[in-house]
Amino acid sequence: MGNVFVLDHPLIQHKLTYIRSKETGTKEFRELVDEVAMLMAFEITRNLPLQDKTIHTPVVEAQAKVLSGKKIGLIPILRAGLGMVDGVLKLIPAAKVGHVGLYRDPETFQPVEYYIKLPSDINERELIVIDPMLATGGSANDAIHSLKKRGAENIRLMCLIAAPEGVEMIKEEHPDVDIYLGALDEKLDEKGYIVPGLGDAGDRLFGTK
Ligand SMILES: O=P(O)(O)OC[C@H]1O[C@H](OP(=O)(O)OP(=O)(O)O)[C@H](O)[C@@H]1O
Ligand SMILES: O=c1cc[nH]c(=O)[nH]1
Ligand SMILES: [Mg+2]
Repeated sequence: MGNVFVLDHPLIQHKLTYIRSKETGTKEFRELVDEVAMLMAFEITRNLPLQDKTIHTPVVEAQAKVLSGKKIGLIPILRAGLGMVDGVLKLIPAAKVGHVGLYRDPETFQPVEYYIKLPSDINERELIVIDPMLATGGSANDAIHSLKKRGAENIRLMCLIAAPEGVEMIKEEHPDVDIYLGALDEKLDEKGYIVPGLGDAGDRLFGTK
């Protein structure tokens, strides 16, 4: 079964509080999402493999460590996932980025896929699917199925805020996928919004309604 990690670092929790607040405007919201994405990437990359490297310090020859060059792919779910990409790229600048365009039908809550463009070697990459919100789980579930259908084998999911319903769906449908969250909230309301949540992530990032 996939693991669920709630990254409760104080800096992440502090910034999430301001992301949630309805007093926070578009500019600050974007900046905070970018910062939290970077902090989450720091935690998510904790287990990246290292290899030995011989170097010369000004004093002696020494055995040191460098990243072993594992190939990584970031897969933001459009639109809202875009708000987290730059933050993650600050720590993993060589990652390739694929895009999955999905919106959730407001009546049925079913995901509708409208775009997909992926690196050609996704089967060799460790993929991180990125979306601020995991609500019913329909969008992330659909995106992960799309990636697997195209050969992806190694997938993790990273979200700012999740509802228990979304976590359950991913655990059931994709027991191989680890889930990294900034917070696990209480529930969904009748419109499928996460409670307490942050409202509509895409609208708050891009200033639409
Ligand atoms: O878990 P679910 O119930 O599927 O809901 C979560 C999805 O809803 C939001 O996207 P939205 O449909 O608002 O599209 P947008 O990013 O273009 O605003 C969010 O960014 C997720 O992709
Ligand atoms: O709370 C929610 C649920 C789905 N999508 C969002 O942007 N917010
Ligand atoms: Mg939206």
